[in-house]
Amino acid sequence: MADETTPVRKAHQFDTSKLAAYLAAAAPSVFSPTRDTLAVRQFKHGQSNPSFYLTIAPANAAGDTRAFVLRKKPPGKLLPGAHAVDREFRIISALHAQGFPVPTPIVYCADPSVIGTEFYLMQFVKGRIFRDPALPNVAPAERRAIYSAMAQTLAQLHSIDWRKAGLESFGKEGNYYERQLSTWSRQYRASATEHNEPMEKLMAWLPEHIPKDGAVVITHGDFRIDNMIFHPTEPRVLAVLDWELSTLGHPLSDLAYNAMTYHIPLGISGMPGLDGASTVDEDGRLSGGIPSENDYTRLYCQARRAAFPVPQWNFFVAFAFFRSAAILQGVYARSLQGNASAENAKQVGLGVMMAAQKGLELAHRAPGNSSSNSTPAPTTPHALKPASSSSASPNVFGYSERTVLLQARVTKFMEEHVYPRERDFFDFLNSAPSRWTVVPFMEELKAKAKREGLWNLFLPSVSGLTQLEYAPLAEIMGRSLIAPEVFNCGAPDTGNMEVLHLYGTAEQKERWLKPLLEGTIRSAFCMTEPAVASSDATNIQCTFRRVGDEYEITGRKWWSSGAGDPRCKVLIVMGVVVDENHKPTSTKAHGRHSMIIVPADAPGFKKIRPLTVFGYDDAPHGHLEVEFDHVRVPVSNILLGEGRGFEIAQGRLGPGRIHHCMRLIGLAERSLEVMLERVTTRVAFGRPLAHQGTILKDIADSRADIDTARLLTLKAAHLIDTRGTKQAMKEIALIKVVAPNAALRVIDRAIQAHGGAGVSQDFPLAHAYASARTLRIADGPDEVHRVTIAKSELGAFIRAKQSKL
Ligand SMILES: Cc1cc2nc3c(=O)[nH]c(=O)nc-3n(C[C@H](O)[C@H](O)[C@H](O)COP(=O)(O)OP(=O)(O)OC[C@H]3O[C@@H](n4cnc5c(N)ncnc54)[C@H](O)[C@@H]3O)c2cc1C
Repeated sequence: MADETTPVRKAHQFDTSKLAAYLAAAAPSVFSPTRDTLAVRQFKHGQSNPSFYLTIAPANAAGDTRAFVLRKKPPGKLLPGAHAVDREFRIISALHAQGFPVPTPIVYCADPSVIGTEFYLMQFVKGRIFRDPALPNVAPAERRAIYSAMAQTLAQLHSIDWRKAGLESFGKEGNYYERQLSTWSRQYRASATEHNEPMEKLMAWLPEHIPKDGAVVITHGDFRIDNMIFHPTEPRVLAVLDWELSTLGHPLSDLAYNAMTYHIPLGISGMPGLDGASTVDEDGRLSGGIPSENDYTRLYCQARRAAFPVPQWNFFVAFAFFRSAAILQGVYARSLQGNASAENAKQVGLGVMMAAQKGLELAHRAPGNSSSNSTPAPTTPHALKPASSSSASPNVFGYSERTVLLQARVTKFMEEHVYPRERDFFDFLNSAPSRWTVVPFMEELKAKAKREGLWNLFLPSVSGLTQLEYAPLAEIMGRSLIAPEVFNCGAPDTGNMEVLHLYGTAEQKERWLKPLLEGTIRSAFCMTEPAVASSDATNIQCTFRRVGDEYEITGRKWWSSGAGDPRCKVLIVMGVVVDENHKPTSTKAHGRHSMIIVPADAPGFKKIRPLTVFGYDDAPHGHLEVEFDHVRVPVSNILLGEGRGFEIAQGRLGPGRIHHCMRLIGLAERSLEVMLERVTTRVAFGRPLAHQGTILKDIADSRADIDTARLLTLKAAHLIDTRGTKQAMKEIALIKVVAPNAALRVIDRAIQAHGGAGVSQDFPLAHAYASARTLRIADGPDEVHRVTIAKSELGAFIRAKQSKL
């Protein structure tokens, strides 16, 4: 017990001799001053009503020490109706009489003169309390049994005839959700500190969707696994604790509140959840024995003989999140006024946002959704296994809770919607009359990702995420070649949106940025030219000649990624502004070039041919050779101004390169997983490949490669966030060299471990390799970035040397 209790905190101390005297009179069988001694400690885990651990031992050491729990109101001025320990004692007494597992009630004292406030005493129940719903130190078989016992216990509570139990006046009957909505909306508004859009939407949605069913049962109000004491060795509930919020209400309010845990990500401190542990086996159980949400609600419904699947299940869980958000908002507002640490207050504030967002997500799912829809079994039509959430960028640096939450949500989305469609995507294109066509289900997936708020996460001004926060999300998206588009986070659109966002006029933004952000059009970026070494962009020759209030664009480009997509409606083109004699208007190497917006339907724009990368055409987006044959656009299409092309290129490429690198790390991580699967199941020379020393070395080297690349990439992201892109140029160049090379080594080892299969179309490794290989060239070849790194090192060295002279 020592680790659960602490000496009584100063603010909660009371006169134990007065307590002893009271108990001697009111509960003589429990305490006798001539026979016993009394010791008091306080429980660390504070519910809002402070709880104390009482041990009563025979003074002469003959006989057993008995343990009790005392619950009292907190000291100080309290809100009327709050901390009603008399209600707690009443409900525990009534339930105990019905044989429901609660601690045996001993005595209730209404007299505040004894220990300062009302209190009650109950027996201490010895057993296990699980603080983490993932049950980390429990065997898988027992985990299921524990969840089953929890569902049975809740069903037992809800099956009690509350009238017979003498609880008619314990709460109001009927209209439970109407009343709750009105109370919590009022409380929320009274404590709101800022506008919370998801909460507003949720508050508008819930009253419109209240289910007709008006069942009334005894509700616990805070039914969570850590409010239960389980038998020390058996999966059996010995007691349900903390009845402070109990009342008469709707049975599904408790079940849905309990099921919120399935929607809260794993690993959030203070709010542990199960989301992200959602690898479901063929029986619909989460890996590790814990039943899925669907399975768990079924266990409850079976025990209550209630309808399953639960109609309008999402309403109930959405409401539970709404209520939690409203409660947390109150705590948040108080923590801002009080002396809670800034970090604590921030965490609670994030909790409000997360709860509201989760609630809204559930509300947005199709009306009438049942729990059977909430955790579909994954399908793995591709040769690759779905992502293991454990391999997502590990939280070594303490990512923000928002990032952790988004990591879990993006991973879940990938597992449920993206990996299962990868093969369909390529099959569709292989059998379509033209490969330059839209894959229809991509638009559905995009709409789904948008609805779930997993959209445009790359753009800080839209998502509110820093580069460091976005980096681990890009990594997850990078695991699949088709994923970035689904989340509207794919190149070259991301870079082009950055450019329009940073440098576009209001009109340019309205016409092009808006539909790009909406995902209704796509774009291309045209810098590289076949005729010149474009790694040195000062060589770019395409010309922009001013003719009246238009520019005439003439030039040939290639590797214009995305230009093959029928949805590509706009191109950002780099060129040199020339006068009527076709002479550059500026002679400055880095001041001659400009960028201009060209609509893809402008007369004179021609698609010459798609290029292939090791035979892959990357349809339907492609990498095209294109021609601008005296294309005319209005002068207002120039971006930022004549001669400012390099300025724009720098602004565009910094974050873009980080995103490429993070996606590559995801691709490498997934390739390593594929390799691990292969080498543990394929036998050569009498033993699995994994037993060969060279394979072990390859695995170790791959892990080292991935982790090194990730750490450097996160460092670059952090520097962009804290010092700006310009100050992070060396680190950006560094990762642009390290990440593609590391990913290539990892993919190459995975290919080698697969033998012939590795280079075939049966595994995605060959395609992954081809894709990663281009990133040693695209966005600047390795050599150019090495020059940047080396010059920076030399510069720093020389400056340091000079400063010592
Ligand atoms: C799949 C793919 C997609 C692409 N997408 C786009 C796109 O959307 N838009 C776009 O504009 N471009 C795109 N590119 C083009 C890419 O950015 C260029 O290929 C790259 O910048 C190199 O230019 P280059 O091909 O003209 O090579 P060159 O400039 O001819 O260079 C050839 C080689 O010379 C070497 N080299 C160059 N400079 C140095 C140096 N200082 N020291 C030592 N060696 C050096 C390097 O090994 C380099 O690879 C893409 C390329 C690929 C492969």
